[in-house]
Amino acid sequence: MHDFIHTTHPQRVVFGAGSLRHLAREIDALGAKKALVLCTPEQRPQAERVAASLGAQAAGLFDRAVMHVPVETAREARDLARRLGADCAVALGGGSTTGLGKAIALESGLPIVAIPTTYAGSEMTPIYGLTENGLKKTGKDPRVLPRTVIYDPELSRTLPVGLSVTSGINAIAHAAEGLYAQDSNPVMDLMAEEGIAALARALPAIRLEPGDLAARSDALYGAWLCGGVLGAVGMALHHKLCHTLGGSFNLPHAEVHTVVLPHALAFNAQAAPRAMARIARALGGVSAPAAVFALARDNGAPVALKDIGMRAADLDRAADIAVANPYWNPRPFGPAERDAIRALLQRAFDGEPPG
Ligand SMILES: NC(=O)C1=CN([C@@H]2O[C@H](COP(=O)(O)OP(=O)(O)OC[C@H]3O[C@@H](n4cnc5c(N)ncnc54)[C@H](OP(=O)(O)O)[C@@H]3O)[C@@H](O)[C@H]2O)C=CC1
Ligand SMILES: O=C(O)/C=C\C(=O)CC(=O)O
Repeated sequence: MHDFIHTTHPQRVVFGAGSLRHLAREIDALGAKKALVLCTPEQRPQAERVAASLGAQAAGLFDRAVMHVPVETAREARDLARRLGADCAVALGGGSTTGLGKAIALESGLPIVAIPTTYAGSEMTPIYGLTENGLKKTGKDPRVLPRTVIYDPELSRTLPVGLSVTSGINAIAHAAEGLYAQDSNPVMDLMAEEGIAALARALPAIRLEPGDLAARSDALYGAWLCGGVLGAVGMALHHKLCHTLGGSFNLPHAEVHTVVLPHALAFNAQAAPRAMARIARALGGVSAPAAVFALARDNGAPVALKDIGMRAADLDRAADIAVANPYWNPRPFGPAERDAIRALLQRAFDGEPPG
């Protein structure tokens, strides 16, 4: 028997190879006249081409997006937008650049057009993150939700294979946790399963041929669906562990998701059997944790925290932080489960298959 609440976010999605060409039209549709284009330093050449294509619709370019949105960077970008008279921002890049756009929108209310070039999914969520004095805080605010998202798979063809696989598994993690979220619903379940299946098809194909446009399109379609799930339902143990490891130990975002997901699913397996069955089916496997582990390993992604910068000496502290302030999870993980979480982290550290 169904019993749920679902909030639909007001967003426009333009999807398709070459859809970047519609950017000027989409800025017009927002009633905006001058866009500040945001990017990372490395993506500046691409962002310059985008700004040039906008002509007088481009107010300027800010190229200092970095992971986890330091407040100082957000302030600089916001000040620049004000000085230039920008009335919208175009975020061209991965979750870091989208996050910068969100930080601008949070205070200024400027509408954001997101053009994602990774599979992180931030463009579909009202979740923002800001880092101050080394501490990352996250929150939810409808103002930060990009008003328009342009998904152009052409742009992700240059995303290196390694990052494509880990970023794709970051997206899968959103959907996997969505399937056992406290506030999940049947529509999100459909999106989650379809999103996981699309990424499971796409990632091996991208590894074989990074420029395969059909596979890139499938991956971006999966990322859209998985991001939509994250935007609509709550996160659980897996995201908590990743935020702890990324936030307090500075581990790389997509890689940390890739290593931790099989272990978080194994921890939750008995408490969420229906979700596990759907994840396994979407991945074409028998066991959800084992299928995610195999997807990562077989496509050359890291499977051990020790290989992505974690120190063994920090595992105890990571377990303490994770259980001190737990998110809701189908199997509770407060201080009483500290030893089980510590054991989970040890397996992830060593790169063992999920228990
Ligand atoms: N609020 C939310 O809902 C969510 C937020 N996030 C946040 O987003 C951040 C992570 O996002 P993620 O996308 O993984 O990382 P980034 O946005 O940092 O992108 C990673 C790197 O990918 C490279 N890159 C991106 N696109 C391309 C491309 N098309 N071709 C070549 N290289 C490319 C860039 O590398 P280089 O610099 O070498 O060019 C970039 O620095 C984290 O801060 C995370 O917390 C993630 C998911 C959801
Ligand atoms: O940290 C944020 O910016 C907010 C959410 C996420 O990063 C989601 C994730 O862990 O991929």
